[in-house]
Amino acid sequence: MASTSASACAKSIFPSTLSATSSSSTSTTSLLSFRTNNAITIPNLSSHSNHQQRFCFVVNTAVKTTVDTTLTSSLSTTTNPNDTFDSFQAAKPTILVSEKLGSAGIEVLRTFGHVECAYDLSPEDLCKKISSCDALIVRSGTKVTRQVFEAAKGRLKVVGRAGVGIDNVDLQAATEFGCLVVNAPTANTIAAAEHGIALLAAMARNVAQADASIKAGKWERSKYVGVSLVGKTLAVMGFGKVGSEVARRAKGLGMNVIAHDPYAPADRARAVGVELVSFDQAISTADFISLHMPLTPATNKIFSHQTFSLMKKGVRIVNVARGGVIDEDALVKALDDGIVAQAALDVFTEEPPAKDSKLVQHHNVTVTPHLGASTKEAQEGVAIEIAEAVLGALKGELSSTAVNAPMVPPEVLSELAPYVVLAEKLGRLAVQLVSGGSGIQSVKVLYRTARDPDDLDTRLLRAMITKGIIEPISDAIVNLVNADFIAKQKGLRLSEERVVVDSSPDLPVDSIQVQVSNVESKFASAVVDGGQISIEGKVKYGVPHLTSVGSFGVDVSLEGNLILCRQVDQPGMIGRVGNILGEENVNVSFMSVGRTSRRKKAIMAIGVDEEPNKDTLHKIGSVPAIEEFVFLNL
Ligand SMILES: NC(=O)C1=CN([C@@H]2O[C@H](COP(=O)(O)OP(=O)(O)OC[C@H]3O[C@@H](n4cnc5c(N)ncnc54)[C@H](O)[C@@H]3O)[C@@H](O)[C@H]2O)C=CC1
Ligand SMILES: O=C(O)C(=O)COP(=O)(O)O
Repeated sequence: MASTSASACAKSIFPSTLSATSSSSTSTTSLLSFRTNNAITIPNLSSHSNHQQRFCFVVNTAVKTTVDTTLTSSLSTTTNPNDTFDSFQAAKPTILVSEKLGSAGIEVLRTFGHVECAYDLSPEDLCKKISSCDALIVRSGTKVTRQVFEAAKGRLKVVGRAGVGIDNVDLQAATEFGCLVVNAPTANTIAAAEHGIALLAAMARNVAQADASIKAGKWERSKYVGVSLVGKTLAVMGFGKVGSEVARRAKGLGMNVIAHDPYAPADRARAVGVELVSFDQAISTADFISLHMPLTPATNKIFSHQTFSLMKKGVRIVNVARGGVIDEDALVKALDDGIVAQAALDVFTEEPPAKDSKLVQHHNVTVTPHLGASTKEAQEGVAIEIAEAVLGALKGELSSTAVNAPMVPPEVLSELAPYVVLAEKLGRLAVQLVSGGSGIQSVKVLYRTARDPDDLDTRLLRAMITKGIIEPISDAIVNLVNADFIAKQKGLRLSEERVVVDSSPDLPVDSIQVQVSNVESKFASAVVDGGQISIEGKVKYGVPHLTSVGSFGVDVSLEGNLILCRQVDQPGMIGRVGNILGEENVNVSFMSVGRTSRRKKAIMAIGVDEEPNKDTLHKIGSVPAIEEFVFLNL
C-alpha cells in the first residue's frame, strides 16, 4: 500500500499512489463528516441511496487508519439504506451536557442520542470525557478550549452553546478541528433585558444595600435616598437583541434613550425611537450606561481609565453583557474617584469573581451571579432551541444558528444535495488523476449555470470539492466548517467561476468542471490543451455523472469504481476488456466510449462494482490497442 505522509502536505498537497479499501454506506456525503462508529445519513441528502459503495482511502497515519478501519468494519455488510439507518439508531451519538439545561431540552436530546449530564467537570475531566462524545452542550461556565478539541480526537461534531455569548468557546480551534458551533441566540433575550432593567432600578434605589442593611438590624432611611430614572439619559451600548429590548423598556420608564452600535441599522433604532450616536457621545452625555455588546477582541476592556475619564461625573453603569468589556481595576478607581457613582454588575472577567474582589465588595456596587438568562421561561426556551440545533447538526443538517459555518437555508440545501455528491466525487477523481509527486496547488472550478450569479450559492459545493481533493491524500477530515481553513493550510488555492449557459434555470447547476493546474497526470488524456487536468460532471435524474475527461466526452454514473482506458478506436475493444473483467468475476455496471473521430483516439469509461486485482488490471493494460489506463475509486 502506498501512502502519503501528513507532513508532506504542509505546503502543498502531494498525491501519491492511493490505495483504497471499500466499505459500503448509503450514498451520502456528510457535511459534517460523521465519522465515528456510526454510519450517518443526511436525511435531506439521502435521495441517492442507490449509491451503495463508499471508498475510504487509507493512508499511513494513525488517526486516519483508525477512523477508517472503524468505519469499514461497522459498515462492511451494509447494502440496504434501511440497514444503515438501523445501525445508526443502534449506535446513537453521545451528547455531553456539562451545565444545567432545561428538562424539555434534555427530553428532545434523548429522542436521538445518549445524553450524559456531568456538571462541574474540571478541565482535565472534560478533556478525558470528550473523546467519547459526538456533541457537547455548555452554558457560560464551561471553557471549551483548544485542548478540549484536541482531546476529542476528531469525534466531537458540534458544540452547542445554550445561550448567546460564545466567548467561552475557542471558535478558531473549533473551526480548525471541523467542529460546528451553534448557539441559542433568541430564547434568553427578554430575560437578559428584564434583568438589565431590574439592576438599573435596583441600583438607582439602593435596593440591595437597603435590604442588607435592614437584615443587619438597621433602619437607614436617609442613607439610601436614590435617584430617579425619569427624564435621565440612558446610553445603550450595543443595540442588538438585548440592547433594543432594554431601550424599549427604558423608554417606558420615561428615560431618554440613546444608543451606540457601529453595526446596528439606523432604521431599527428609529423604530424604537432611539438615536444612534458615536461611542464618545454616548458615554459623555449619559446619566446611565447599559452594556449589551459581545466580548470580542475589539470590545475587550473597552471601558478603561481613558473611557471612564470621558464620562459625566456621577454616571451609573449596568453590565449584563460580559465582564471582560470593562477593565475592572479601572472601574474600581472610577468608583473611588466618584466618576462612577454606582455600578450594577451581573457578569465578571473571572466567574465566579475572587471572594475579596474590590469591585464586588465596593459599597456602591450591586452584583448578581450571572443571572441574566436565569428565568424558568428562558431556560426552557434556550434548552429546546439548543437541543434542536445540536440534533440538526448531528443529522448533518445545517443550522440557522451556526456560529462558525455558513448558514445555508434548508431549501437551498435540498436543491443542491445531488450536486454536493457530484462535487465531492469530482474532487476525488481529480486528485487521483494527478501523478504521484506533483503537488496540487491550484484548482479552478467552473460552474455552468443558467442562474443569475446571485441565485447560486456555491459555498457547499466548494467545500465538498475541497473535501474530495484533500481527504484521500491527507489525514484531515474536511467539512463545511473547516474546508476553507484546511485548503489554506495545505496550500490549495481553489478559485471559482460561473459561466452562464442557456439551460434550464430550474436546475441550480448545469455542469461542474474541475481543473487542476501545473501538475502531471497519470492519465495523459485527462489533460487539455492548456495543460491542466480537466474533468466535468452533471447530475442526471438525480444521480451524479462524469461527462468529460480531458477533451473526451463520456457519460458514466459516478458510482463504485471506474476504469478509464485510452485506446485506438477499433471494433471489439468493449468486448475484449469486458471479457477480461468477466473472467475475473468483476461486474461491469456501465460503459461509455467517447472518441475524437472514427478510428482515432477513444476513451472508454468502465464502471465496475468490485475492485479488480492487480493481475486483472495488468491484463487490461496489455491489450495492444490500449495506450493508457487508470483505475479510480469514487
Ligand atoms: N448576563 C446574561 O446572562 C446574558 C448576557 N448576554 C450577553 O449580552 C450581550 C448581547 O446579547 P444579544 O443582544 O443577544 O446579542 P446581539 O448579537 O443581538 O447584540 C450585540 C450587539 O452588539 C453590537 N456590537 C458589536 N460590537 C460592538 C461595539 N464595539 N460597540 C457597540 N456595539 C457593538 C452588535 O452590532 C450587536 O448589535 C452578549 O454579550 C451576550 O453574551 C446575553 C444573554 C444573557
Ligand atoms: O446567553 C448568554 O450570553 C449568557 O450570558 C447566559 O449565560 P448562562 O447560559 O446563564 O450561563
